[in-house]
Amino acid sequence: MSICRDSEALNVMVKEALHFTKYGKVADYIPALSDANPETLSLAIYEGGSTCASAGDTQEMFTLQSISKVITLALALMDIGEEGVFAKVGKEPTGDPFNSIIKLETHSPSKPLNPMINAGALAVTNMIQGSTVDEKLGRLLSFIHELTGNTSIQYNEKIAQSEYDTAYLNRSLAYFLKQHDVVDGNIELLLELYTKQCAIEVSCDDLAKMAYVIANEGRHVSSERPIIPLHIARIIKTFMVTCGMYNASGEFAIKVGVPSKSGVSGGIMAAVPYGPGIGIYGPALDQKGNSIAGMKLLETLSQRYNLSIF
Ligand SMILES: NC(=O)CC[C@H](N)C(=O)O
Repeated sequence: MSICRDSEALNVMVKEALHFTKYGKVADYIPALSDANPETLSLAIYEGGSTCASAGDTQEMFTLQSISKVITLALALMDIGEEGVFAKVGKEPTGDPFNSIIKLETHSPSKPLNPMINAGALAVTNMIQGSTVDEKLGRLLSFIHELTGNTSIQYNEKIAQSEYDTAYLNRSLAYFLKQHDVVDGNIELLLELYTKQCAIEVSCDDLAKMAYVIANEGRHVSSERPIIPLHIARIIKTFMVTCGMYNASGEFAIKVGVPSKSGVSGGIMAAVPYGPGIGIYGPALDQKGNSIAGMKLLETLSQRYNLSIF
């Protein structure tokens, strides 16, 4: 049965996964994120045409956080090409937490191992073309508007400011990278852009639509023209598999097997190649910073609909 024609079963799966929220905790190292309700879980699935939504409030807004790293990587690759991007950031998973600094010092040269950890994402954000923070952010937002078809998407000022005011670790990473010529320019402006990028607010519906484009060769169902070139869609899907769930990516590949990216707000964007785009929001996180009920839900979905790519 097509996943979208099975809405009763989807509702049951969401209800069952909801029980797992009690084992997780909302992120609070960004103070404004601690306001989220840990007991929610919502799911949207997009197969082209209209969204087939399941339980939960699929219109509830949350911030992209690390999910934005996938989008900025696509934009940077489109802006400056593979050679330029991978001169400054590697292609290998780390096995360390997303905000770890350790490998920057122990590896030589001091290049972040991949674009999905914070150090790598800061380097990628630094590559977005434009002469001011506003111009760069404007280009990123237009790209997201195109991917989702939703031109009302903006960033949440309160959450951006809250992260900017407390981003001591990300500041350390960025200054370290500047010392080693991985990033250039004004680091405070880079932090401003990065925290605004992470605070871009979407719904599950929007996530499912972005995932659909990534899953389907960079095209919308109706679009002749790719929004993301095919080879770039392939690169970002590969990073989603190898590094998308931080240092839980290996186990997730075994249990779920769908290219996915999570964020500490509790969002997960999952792209089933040549299949549906899936958006999940469940802010209670496990110890590695992934939505605890969201991961459980994806595991059930993958088993029931045979979604694993492996
Ligand atoms: N894992 C995440 O979602 C991290 C994003 C967050 N804005 C940070 O840099 O810490």
